[in-house]
Amino acid sequence: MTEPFGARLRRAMDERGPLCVGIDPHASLLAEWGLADDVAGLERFSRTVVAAVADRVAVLKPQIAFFERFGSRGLAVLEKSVAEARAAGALVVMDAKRGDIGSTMAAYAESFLHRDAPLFSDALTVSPFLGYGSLRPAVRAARESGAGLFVLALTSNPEGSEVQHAVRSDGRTVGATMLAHLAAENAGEEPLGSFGAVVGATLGDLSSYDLDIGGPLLAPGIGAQGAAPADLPRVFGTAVRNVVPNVSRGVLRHGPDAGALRASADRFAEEIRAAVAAV
Ligand SMILES: O=c1ccn([C@@H]2O[C@H](COP(=O)(O)O)[C@@H](O)[C@H]2O)c(=O)[nH]1
Repeated sequence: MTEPFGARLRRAMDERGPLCVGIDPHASLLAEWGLADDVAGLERFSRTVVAAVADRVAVLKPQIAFFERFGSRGLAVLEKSVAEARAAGALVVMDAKRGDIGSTMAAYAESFLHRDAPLFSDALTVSPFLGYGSLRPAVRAARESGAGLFVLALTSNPEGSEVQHAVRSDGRTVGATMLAHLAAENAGEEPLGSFGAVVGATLGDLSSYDLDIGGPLLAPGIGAQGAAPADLPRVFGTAVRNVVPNVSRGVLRHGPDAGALRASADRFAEEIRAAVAAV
């Protein structure tokens, strides 16, 4: 039986620090790296990032949209990058934000969470806005394969609040309801549950939310979106110890030199370590 994602993530965070580096091959970054906006450029970019940091960060998070742009050949590059990242010891969170109903959700789960799937990943981002219960097939698949989920709860973008801060008839916000579902999913799991939430590092003080869900909190928004490692304690309070801070463009803009990418990841990792240690 495979060790659950939450336990593997806890160990990786303890050994390597919690930083998650994104693999987001924006067209503008390909240009800045002197690469063509084609499949060869995509492959060079993605493999460079993996080679530079997969042996030192806990998590790599490819953003599937930037690979899908190139159709099946882009997805082939993604498959290779996932395999290389995992072989180097990083956990891979596939940022695909999948969300659908019933058998369609089950098919998405099969694509990313079944061990023999070409794009099998340690965890997958999913959208609960068709109702948390619609994610049940993904929860089941993750449990079966020892993978994890990161459920969008309080996203880093300003537009997210019109849905996520909306107050339900029971007085709870939609975001708080997602966090409560995840806390129930993780109940009794030690040292960390496998069902995480996406909670933006850009959101300011979140003390009105119960972030203690017994699972990880994936926190995008550091770097290009304006948040900094030093913000983490203010945003997350004591839950900061379960936070996986994501930086994509903030690291990637230092490429294509592998040493410069590594140095940038190391700087973010050190700033995060110092911020978390202060709590
Ligand atoms: O709430 C969310 C959920 C996901 N993301 C994704 O994270 C990265 C952030 O990239 P940066 O370059 O560090 O801004 C990107 O893939 C987003 O799709 C997010 O930003 N916010």
